Amino acid sequence: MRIVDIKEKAVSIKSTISNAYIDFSKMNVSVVAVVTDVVRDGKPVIGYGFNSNGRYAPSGMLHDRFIPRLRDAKPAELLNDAGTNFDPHRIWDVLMKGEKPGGHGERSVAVGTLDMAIWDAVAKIEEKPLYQLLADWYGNGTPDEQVFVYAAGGYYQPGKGLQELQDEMRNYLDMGYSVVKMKIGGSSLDEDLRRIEAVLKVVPDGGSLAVDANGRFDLPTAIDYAKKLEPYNLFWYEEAGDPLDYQLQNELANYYKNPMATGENLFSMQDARNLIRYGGMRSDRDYLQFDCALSYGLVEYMRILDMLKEYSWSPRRCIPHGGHQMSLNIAAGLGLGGNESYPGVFEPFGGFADNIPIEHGYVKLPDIPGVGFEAKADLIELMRTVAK
Ligand SMILES: O=C([O-])CC(=O)C(=O)O
Ligand SMILES: [Mg+2]
Repeated sequence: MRIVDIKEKAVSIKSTISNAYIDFSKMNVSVVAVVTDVVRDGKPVIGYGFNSNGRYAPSGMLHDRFIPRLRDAKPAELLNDAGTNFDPHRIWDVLMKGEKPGGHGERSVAVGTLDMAIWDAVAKIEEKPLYQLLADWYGNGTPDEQVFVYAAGGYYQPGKGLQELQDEMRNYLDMGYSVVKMKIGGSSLDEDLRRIEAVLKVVPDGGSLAVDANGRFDLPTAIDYAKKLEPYNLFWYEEAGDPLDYQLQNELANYYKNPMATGENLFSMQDARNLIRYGGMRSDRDYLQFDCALSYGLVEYMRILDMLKEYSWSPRRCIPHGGHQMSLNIAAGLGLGGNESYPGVFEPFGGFADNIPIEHGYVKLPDIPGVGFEAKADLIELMRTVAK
């Protein structure tokens, strides 16, 4: 059993949307295809992965370091003891050979992309959906039947006024979502409050709306927003300040009693642990958004879950960033609290299986081997062009 080819291609997901920090006019993602010599259903098993969104395609690192390490490894270094499947944990060690600790930069994105493809292949070789495999290997064998998902959007966009913002949010509710998310911090506090109040007119209540500042605020601004936001009793107040400013997050908790969320830009167990140690996050109400695709993959994400357990955090407090099917599988298989979804943006990478509707804010997963990419027609069509 061996890997016979590894392909990578950068694919554009550019659009006219902006959050408080960046626009997406040049955004792209890496898609990888890991081709194996294992045959299932008469065809070679191919594992696919992509790097979520928000970080650019790590093509250079993949081609210079990580793909060659995988290619040059002896087949036995990549397999489980019995030689019956690839071992994602051993593959992780091969990928990280020669990498010093700390300063996680964006190599974590390159590793996370390959890790996704490896897990997809491993589950396909086992002929199981990944969520079932995770529940079998690491849980009690019974995955969650459905996963809470919320619709992330509400971006700033040229020509988009309050009416268009309301229409967008109404559309998400019509699709079956119960919680929607919008951007803040890209305009003045007064303007953002007008935007929030416009959305509150079309959603059932504050608990149906989350806001995301994308790390834009300094402490005084984060507190000004907190004071205005608190009476709305929102679903959460996300990434108020710089992701690495644990003290800011900690101070903010003194001014905001409702749920906060952060973590999408922390890319390692060690960074996540610093948030838990020093960030003032409250395990009874706050949410953690670490995204495995950006942060060394599921192998590292399991280290994060182990760390959380040590600090008495439930995995149910985790609702990962990224809106991808990989985290959806982890959520169902390892019992997370939910997953992000981008029904309208980052196509064809946003959204889940075709033909599985969102109902009352929950989605079910397709019963096919692997991550489930084959159940999303536009995505798998693109992925297959990378494998060729
Ligand atoms: O705008 C982005 O980069 C995406 C983001 O923060 C989110 O989905 O929470
Ligand atoms: Mg965010």
